[in-house]
Amino acid sequence: MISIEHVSRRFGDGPDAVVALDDVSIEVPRGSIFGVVGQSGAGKSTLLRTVNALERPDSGRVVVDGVDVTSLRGKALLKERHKIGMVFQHFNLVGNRTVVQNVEFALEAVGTPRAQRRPKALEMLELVGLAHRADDRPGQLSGGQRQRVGIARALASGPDVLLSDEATSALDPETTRSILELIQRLSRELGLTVLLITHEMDVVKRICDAAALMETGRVIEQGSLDELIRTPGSKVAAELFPVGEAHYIPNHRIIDVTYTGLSADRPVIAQLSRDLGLEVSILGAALETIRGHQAGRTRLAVPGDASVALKVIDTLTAQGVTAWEVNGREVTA
Ligand SMILES: Nc1ncnc2c1ncn2[C@@H]1O[C@H](COP(=O)(O)OP(=O)(O)OP(=O)(O)O)[C@@H](O)[C@H]1O
Repeated sequence: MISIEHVSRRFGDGPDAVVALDDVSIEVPRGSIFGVVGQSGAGKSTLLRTVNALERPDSGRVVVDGVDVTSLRGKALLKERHKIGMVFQHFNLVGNRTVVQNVEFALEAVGTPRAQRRPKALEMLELVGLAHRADDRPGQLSGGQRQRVGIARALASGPDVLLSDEATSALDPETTRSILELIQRLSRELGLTVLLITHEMDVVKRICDAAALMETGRVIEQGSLDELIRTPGSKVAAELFPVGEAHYIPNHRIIDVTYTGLSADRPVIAQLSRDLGLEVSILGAALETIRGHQAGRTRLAVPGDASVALKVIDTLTAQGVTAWEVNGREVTA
């Protein structure tokens, strides 16, 4: 488990100071995958570096599997770092060494006896499906294969926690999918706790159990994906389900309806029109498979006033879906 508790970090002083982390608290349960998203400069990398103690917070602390990493120094810190694997966007492999030697380096760093290094490194490569390329050099591999080596190296010391810094950002969509599937499989098989930072919502959608959105050093939203999807006004949900702008339509109310799990298969909108005798217009809809389950959002316009909107929301809620009114934005021609 990773527990980030009220962590703040500022760079510089005076008017030029940058608050990279501002009272950030995040909890990642053991064995789960947590995604941190946000624009460039939001503080994501600083947060990740704080978790493996490459960066020290000005205040707050980070506890990894019961150990306060922020208070560690010297040998104790090095030892703790071995329990934290790290995967990088640009793989960070040594070009003039073979694939297996790259993994062996990680084992050497944690003091694995020489005789045990090669068999262990090959075992790691087997885990990521690359044992047959052990004697190639990284330059002979595709980007996806290089990242598999990066993952094998990160896992060589037997960590409980894997930190991923934009691990798929340099990869094409198909390779991204296979790397995400690998991370997910390893998390399940090895009980790894994964904290990943990304600017791609697709990554969150595919493998994360929960996510946080950061803006200028602060966490402005966080929760399980299900919670976020059902939260009115959630920016994460809006990016996962792009249904467009909520434009104001005279004499209509705009309502967002969110479906998760079983409700995604039911014709709730058709039933709504029938039950209330309303001419419901669909302004936008997005359906996604989130962690293997269908989920979706539909933006509706219903004719009438606030009392009609309430009735619609009540009717939808009674059917087990989440619905709320959206304030329409007036469109001027
Ligand atoms: N060592 C440093 N010295 C000064 N400022 C820093 C340092 N590291 C980060 N910052 C600043 O802190 C803020 C957060 O940076 P950080 O790299 O954590 O953001 P990020 O969300 O990871 O962005 P990106 O996606 O571009 O990597 C930025 O304004 C950055 O310029």
